[in-house]
Amino acid sequence: MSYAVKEMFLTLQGEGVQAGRRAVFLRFAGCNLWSGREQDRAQAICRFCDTDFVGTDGDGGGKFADADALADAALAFWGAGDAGRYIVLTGGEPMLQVDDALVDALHARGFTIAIESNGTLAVHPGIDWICISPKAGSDVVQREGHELKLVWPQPGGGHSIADVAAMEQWAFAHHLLQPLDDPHAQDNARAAIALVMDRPRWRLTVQAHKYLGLR
Ligand SMILES: C[S@@+](CC[C@H](N)C(=O)[O-])C[C@H]1O[C@@H](n2cnc3c(N)ncnc32)[C@H](O)[C@@H]1O
Ligand SMILES: Nc1nc2[nH]cc(C(=O)O)c2c(=O)[nH]1
Ligand code: SF4
Ligand SMILES: [Mg+2]
Repeated sequence: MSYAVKEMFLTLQGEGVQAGRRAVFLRFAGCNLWSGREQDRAQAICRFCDTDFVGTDGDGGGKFADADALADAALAFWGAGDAGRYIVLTGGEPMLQVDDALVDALHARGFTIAIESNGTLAVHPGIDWICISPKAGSDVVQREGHELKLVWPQPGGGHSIADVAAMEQWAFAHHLLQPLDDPHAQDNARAAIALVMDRPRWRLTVQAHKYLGLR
């Protein structure tokens, strides 16, 4: 299979339990919850996306003919040294494109593979670290993994407290709340903090890369 990649870069994971970790980010093009076009945002299932995932024109992006070509490019971004190789598959929605061949090719190069997914498609069983970020109005089929990262609050009739309580029963090792990044970021952070104070099952995570000038 060929792969459509928006961009690839080396940075630190900014979010979640693995925050601070050196990581290659592989951002796939395309998502099943929004076209990525601004004129479609108001009608999309997911309306708060902070990411451009349209096309293959970003740094390190392109069409990759096969899994070996893509995994070789990822390894080139990691650079020298075989210790701690870590890659985050994101997008867009990575599970639209991740397959056996890519998982095998990345593992063959010594990568530990993490994924950031909206959970509407079952995550590939070979992935080593599963982060699911549910979106109100979508059907989350992937209800187990390492971290559940809920953006809070979700605008426009998004998740209710009853939804939050239901998610506490899902089989994740960590339950995280990530303040929505929009023009009301400070209010959103306060709302997320208040929810953690009410429901200590959850922990706050912030998008550290946005404060640190990282990608
Ligand atoms: C751009 S998404 C790509 C992966 C996948 N489609 C998903 O939604 O999980 C990466 C992460 O950014 C989060 N995110 C997107 N827009 C956000 C925003 N405006 N504020 C906070 N987090 C956001 C998503 O919920 C997800 O956890
Ligand atoms: N540094 C950094 N950390 C991230 N964690 C999740 C991201 C994503 O867009 O999936 C992301 C991102 O775009 N940059
Ligand atoms: S599901 Fe993920 S990539 Fe798709 S629009 Fe929402 S946040 Fe963006
Ligand atoms: Mg991001």
